[in-house]
Amino acid sequence: MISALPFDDFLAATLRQQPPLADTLSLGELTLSWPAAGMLRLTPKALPDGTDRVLLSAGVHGNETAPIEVLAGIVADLLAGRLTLAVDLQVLFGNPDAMRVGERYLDYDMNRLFNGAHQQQPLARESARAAQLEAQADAFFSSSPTGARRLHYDLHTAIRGSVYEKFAIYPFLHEREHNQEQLEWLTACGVNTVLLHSAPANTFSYYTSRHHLADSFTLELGKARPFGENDLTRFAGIDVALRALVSGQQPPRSADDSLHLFRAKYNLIKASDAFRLHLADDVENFTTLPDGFLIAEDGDTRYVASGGEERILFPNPKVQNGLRAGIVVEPVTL
Ligand SMILES: O=C(O)CCC(=O)N[C@@H](CCC(=O)O)C(=O)O
Ligand SMILES: [Zn+2]
Repeated sequence: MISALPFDDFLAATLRQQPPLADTLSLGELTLSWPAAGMLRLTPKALPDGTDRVLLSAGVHGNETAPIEVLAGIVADLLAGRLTLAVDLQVLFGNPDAMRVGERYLDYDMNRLFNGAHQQQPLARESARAAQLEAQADAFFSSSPTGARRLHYDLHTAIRGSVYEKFAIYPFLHEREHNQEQLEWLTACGVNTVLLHSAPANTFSYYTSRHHLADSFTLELGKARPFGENDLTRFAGIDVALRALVSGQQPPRSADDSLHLFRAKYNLIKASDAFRLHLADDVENFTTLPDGFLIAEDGDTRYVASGGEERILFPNPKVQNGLRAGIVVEPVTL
C-alpha cells in the first residue's frame, strides 16, 4: 500500500493520461484504488455492515462535460477531507478518449454498447472501454454485502433544451417494482420528471440494473456544453444531493415536490440514410406532438403522432443507421 496521492486533480490526471496505480493507496480515513484511466474507488477504512455501494459515472458521452466537472469536484473534496465519505464509492469517467476531444464518441455511441453489445462492434474504440466499465461495475457490485443498497447514477446532459430541464430515465425492470424511495429521492434532488423505459436497452444504467439489481438511473441534468462553458450553478441541486448521498445524509428537500412520470411508447429507428425528421433543431425534449403530426419517415415507414398526449424525447437524425433517433413518450401514473 502506498500513501501519497499521485495527482491533485483526478479529472486532469485522467485527461493527461497519467498512468494508474497497480496498488491500493491509503489516504487518511480512505482507501483508494485507481486500476485504470478514469476509474477511482474510494472506500472508508471503517466500513459498517450494510454500507451503501454507490457508483457515479459521467462522460459516457465525452462532450457532456458539466456532470464530469461535478463529479471531479466531489472527488477533490473527498480526497482533501473537506467532505466525509460514508459509502463505498466507485467513480467512473466513461469515455476519456472522447472527453479529451470533446466529442460524444469516437467510433460508436458507447451508451449503445453495454449489456454485451460491444461484442458486435469489435472495431469500435468504445467497445473495449464498455467491456472495461462493465468489468469494473461487476467487481464493485458483485462483492457487495447483503442488505447494502446498490445505487448507480449515470450522469448526462442532452443535445437539446428540455421542457423539463432535469429528468431521470429509469431502465426497464425485469420482475421488479419501481423503487418509490428512489423516486422520492430524485424529487427531493429537484429531478421532478422520470421516464420509465418499456424495454431492455444497451445503456450503462440498464446494465447495472439488470445484472446487479442496482437502483440505476440515467440522469439528464441540462444541456451539453464544452469544458469551460458550463454554468455550474445550474447543476448545484444535483451537486448538493450527491454530496449528501456520499456522506450519508438526506438531500435538502426541493421546493417543488411534484413528479411528472412518462413511459417510453416506442423508439424512432433510423433504419437508413432516407430517415427524415420533421422537427426543427430548436424543438425541445418533451415537446407535445399534435394528433396526426408526421414526426419522421424512413422510406415506407412513417412515424405519426397519435392522441395529442405524446411527447418527443432525444430526436436526432444524425445517429448511425440502426440506432434510436428519438423516443415517443406518453404520460403515465404508477
Ligand atoms: O440529447 C440526446 O439526444 C441524447 C442524450 C443522451 O445521451 N441520452 C442518453 C439516454 C440513455 C437512456 O435512454 O437511458 C442516451 O441517449 O444514451
Ligand atoms: Zn449522454
